[in-house]
Amino acid sequence: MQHLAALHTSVFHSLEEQIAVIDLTGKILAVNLAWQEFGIHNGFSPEHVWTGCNYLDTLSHSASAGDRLAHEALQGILDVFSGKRTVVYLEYPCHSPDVQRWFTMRVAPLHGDDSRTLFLISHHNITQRKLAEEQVRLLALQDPLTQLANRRAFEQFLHREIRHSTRHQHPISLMLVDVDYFKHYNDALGHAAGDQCLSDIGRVLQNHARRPSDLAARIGGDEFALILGNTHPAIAHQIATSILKAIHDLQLVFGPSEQVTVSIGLTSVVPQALQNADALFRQADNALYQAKSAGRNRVEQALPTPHEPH
Ligand SMILES: Nc1nc2c(ncn2[C@@H]2O[C@H](COP(=O)(O)OP(=O)(O)OP(=O)(O)O)[C@@H](O)[C@H]2O)c(=O)[nH]1
Repeated sequence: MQHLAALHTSVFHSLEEQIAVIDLTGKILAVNLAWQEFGIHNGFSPEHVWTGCNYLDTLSHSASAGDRLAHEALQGILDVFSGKRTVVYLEYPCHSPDVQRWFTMRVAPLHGDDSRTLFLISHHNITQRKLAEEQVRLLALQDPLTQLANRRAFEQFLHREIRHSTRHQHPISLMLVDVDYFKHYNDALGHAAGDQCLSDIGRVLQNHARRPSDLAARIGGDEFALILGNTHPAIAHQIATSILKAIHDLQLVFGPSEQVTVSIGLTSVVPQALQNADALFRQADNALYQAKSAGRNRVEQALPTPHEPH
């Protein structure tokens, strides 16, 4: 029997989770080694005595100082105490200055305690899972060839920037950039060289998306877009001209005289309440069509309507 109790103690202290047992008043009755070690890493002295401290008081203190997660944790524990919920999980970030970390807190009655006066608090490090989820989320929004935003990310960003520009009555500019005669490039040099060309063009666009309100995206095979938040038409036109020149300077030559160029359709508006992304996109697409029809390797800017900035 003695032997089994010692074994349970060893297991308790060997667990990776940080575990504390508390009573109905919130008083800590026991903590395992992982709990103590986590305390030391977070500023508590190695001599700090956890047993006897009141976990609820600590949470209440943080909650009244405005810590939303402490408030949620406190509420969760009280719900388990009252039997309103049998178990509570709370996911929370706990970043240190140099490492990102996330944890789950679990609160449940202590197994075998029929009087329901003892409860188990456990904290489990879920950083690896969170980082993997973040990676998946990023991949779902990124074009694998150019590493630019993909069409889905472009649409999300455009909706958000339009809302922002509507609220602040700022002009937003949208540029559609389409490679000229790209089929000829592929036919002349092969698909792999074509991929490299798209990747080089993507880099040029990325270099022109300099502010948090800008986004460069690949939205189709050889079609790119640049969203420029809070950007007047004249500035957007300068940026488009600079892109045209930078792509020319790449000197991507195919055949004896042909060189990769792009056509750019540009529009700028101060969005009104009913302005939507589709309308803005259509304007830029019409301007792109004009640029293609007028001979390619040029910028065409959509004509301003009465609501648009001059
Ligand atoms: N290498 C490569 N080629 C692609 C990719 N996606 C689309 N393409 C090619 O891009 C070409 C686009 O051709 P079109 O839409 O006909 O246009 P274009 O030849 O660029 O002519 P204009 O746009 O009218 O100047 C097609 O030949 C596609 O096969 C890709 O990921 N890699």
